[in-house]
Amino acid sequence: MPQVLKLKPLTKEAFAPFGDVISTREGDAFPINSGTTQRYHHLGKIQVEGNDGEPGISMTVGQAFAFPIKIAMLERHPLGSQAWIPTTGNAFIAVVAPGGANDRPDETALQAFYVNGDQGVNYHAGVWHHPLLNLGPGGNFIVVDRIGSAPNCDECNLNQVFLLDGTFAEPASV
Ligand SMILES: NC(=O)N[C@@H](O)C(=O)O
Ligand code: NI
Repeated sequence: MPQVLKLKPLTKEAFAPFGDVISTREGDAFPINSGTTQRYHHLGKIQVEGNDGEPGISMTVGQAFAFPIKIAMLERHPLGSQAWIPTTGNAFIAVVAPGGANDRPDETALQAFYVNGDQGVNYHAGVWHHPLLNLGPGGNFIVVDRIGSAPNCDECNLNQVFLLDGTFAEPASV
């Protein structure tokens, strides 16, 4: 029976080892445009390494996943960060792990964050994460990541399969 991976609410602090949280929920804003607009400044760090890379803005439309969801692999982008910002208010799951032995993810420290539709995430360069797990409805995302010809996606099959059943480690406070 695969090990159940319980969900955790996404907070800047909890996600800090893996990247940034893009949200107006936690953060200071300052007024711009004669006070007509609040700016939540520099919420994430765009990282682009290597000679031919440049930061780019893309959009995706992700299919909706339903629980239970199997987690059997992770990937990382060694040459750049990757931000996922929902534009249709859809929640998604960010599964991440720290680096472990033999240049693989540390599966014993796998974490799954429930990302509300008013939050986005920015995975820092080299952070192990699962490809998009959009929960729908509507799966439109803005993606900000490295554009370039150099290979920038390492994939790793995990030694065991984990299962997201939609339950939270603590009572949901999302
Ligand atoms: N390849 C791509 O654009 N997406 C993946 O990197 C992902 O994290 O979903
Ligand atoms: Ni990715």
